[in-house]
Amino acid sequence: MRDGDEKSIDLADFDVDSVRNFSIIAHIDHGKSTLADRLLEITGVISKEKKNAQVLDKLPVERQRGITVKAQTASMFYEKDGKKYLINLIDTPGHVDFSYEVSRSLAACQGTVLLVDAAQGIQAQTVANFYLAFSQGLKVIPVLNKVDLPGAEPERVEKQMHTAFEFEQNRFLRISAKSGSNVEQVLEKVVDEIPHPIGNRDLPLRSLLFDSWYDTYAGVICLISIVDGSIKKGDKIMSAHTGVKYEVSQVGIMSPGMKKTQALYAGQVGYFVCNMKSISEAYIGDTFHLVKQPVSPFEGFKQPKPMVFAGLFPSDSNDFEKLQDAINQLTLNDSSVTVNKETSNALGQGWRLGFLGTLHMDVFRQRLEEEYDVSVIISHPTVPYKVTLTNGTEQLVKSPADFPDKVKLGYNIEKISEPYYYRGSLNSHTYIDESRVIISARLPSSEIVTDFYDKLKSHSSGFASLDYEDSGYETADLVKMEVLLNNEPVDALAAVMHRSRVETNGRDIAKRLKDLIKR
Ligand SMILES: Nc1nc2c(ncn2[C@@H]2O[C@H](COP(=O)(O)OP(=O)(O)OP(=O)(O)O)[C@@H](O)[C@H]2O)c(=O)[nH]1
Repeated sequence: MRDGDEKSIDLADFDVDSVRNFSIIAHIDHGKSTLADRLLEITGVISKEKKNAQVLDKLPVERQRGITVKAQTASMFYEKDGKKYLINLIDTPGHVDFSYEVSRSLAACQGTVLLVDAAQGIQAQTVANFYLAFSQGLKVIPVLNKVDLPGAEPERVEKQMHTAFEFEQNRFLRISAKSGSNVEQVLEKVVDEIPHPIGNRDLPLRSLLFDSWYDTYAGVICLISIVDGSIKKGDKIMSAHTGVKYEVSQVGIMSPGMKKTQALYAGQVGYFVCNMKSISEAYIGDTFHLVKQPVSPFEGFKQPKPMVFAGLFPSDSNDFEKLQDAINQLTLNDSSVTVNKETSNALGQGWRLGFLGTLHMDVFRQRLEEEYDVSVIISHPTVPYKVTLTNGTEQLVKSPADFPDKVKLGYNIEKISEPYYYRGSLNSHTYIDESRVIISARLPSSEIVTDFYDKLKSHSSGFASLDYEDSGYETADLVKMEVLLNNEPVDALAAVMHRSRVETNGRDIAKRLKDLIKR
């Protein structure tokens, strides 16, 4: 053992050609976490006794809702034809609100397993995730899951996959992640079909930071993919983005918890701990290199933009401090949430928070209430509107309270625009079999953050699924609707909306308030 640390694992024998880095992508509920558990069992990372424990999904809210919020990574060792492999599984979340996590995780992979429920067939996130992986040049292995279900129609789903993505038919792996049947073949395919990473451990360290989180005991943990060179305890490293220097105090792999290794080498994926104080210093997409040997940095990732804003207030104003602490704690591990103070005449002191989508918002609220035991009031979500004034200035309106007041400003509003979402090519529809169609359209995102998803689900009896991405801004006839109680405007009830909606929404609120408030 090189550094005298008896417990640390030696990965020196795993050269690039014996490493595979892959992820599993799937529509929500198609069985990604179940398959991950089976793979970890086969390779002995977790024991079979903890059946269905879904070790990679860690947050209580994830267990409850059966969704993955934070991507987790696990390394396993697997032997095939007498050769030992180090296989790194990079878990990705399934829901659209977290698609930025999918693309960052894919950057550390050379291939991916596209898992499709053999009863449900292709769904919106199957398509979205396939194109994410495909556009990053990754090898995609299609796998049909849940073939044990009585409603499974593997032939039909294979046909869909062939029509939608041009996969060759009759070559699909058919598995049951639940029973474990054919699951080992997934590992074999990963080894045989996914290309090994390309890199050279004799070059200076060039590593990509693709995830980070805060651990109460160890501090900031950075997950990295080593492209060239190696990293070990004691190395003096530097962030290409900030120029800040650090000293590495520990390196290792996630398997499934943190396991120290003597070093990490080119092609491998693992973590390092250093004297980084706050997670805000860990920029996803940043390049880390040795202080003395600068390298050309990676291109980096797009910073996720919040698309939904809501006011958050303590139900009991005495809880303000407690809630502030809870928000600080939660945002420590989720830098995609934006936080600004906000005061409401009805609800008192609070915050205006920005989220990636409404599920992201719900998960955040639920974690506040469950993990920190504070009860909160969250206002109706709004999207960021752009207001251009006649004096040329442009303003991003994240709250009805910020909506410019024509009279008070003394100058006019030139135009107001709202963000749009779309998916795929604009306004098209493609049939992938006689009963399934992909419809692409451009919609104002304000429609999607309200009840579009619920309506889509109920009109299609649960069969339709939805995915979206940012599609820029469009001018619209938007106004702020204020609600007056005893001739006084109540800020908590104000909302920005299309002019055509004011009458219906206004009457609706008035009708509900009539029953709620005493004369
Ligand atoms: N019958 C059957 N059920 C399965 C199989 N694989 C997974 N399931 C079930 O399908 C449900 C969803 O599985 P998960 O593994 O949580 O799905 P997921 O894709 O990880 O979900 P997200 O993390 O939310 O994206 C669970 O109830 C599983 O027990 C299978 O092969 N057969």
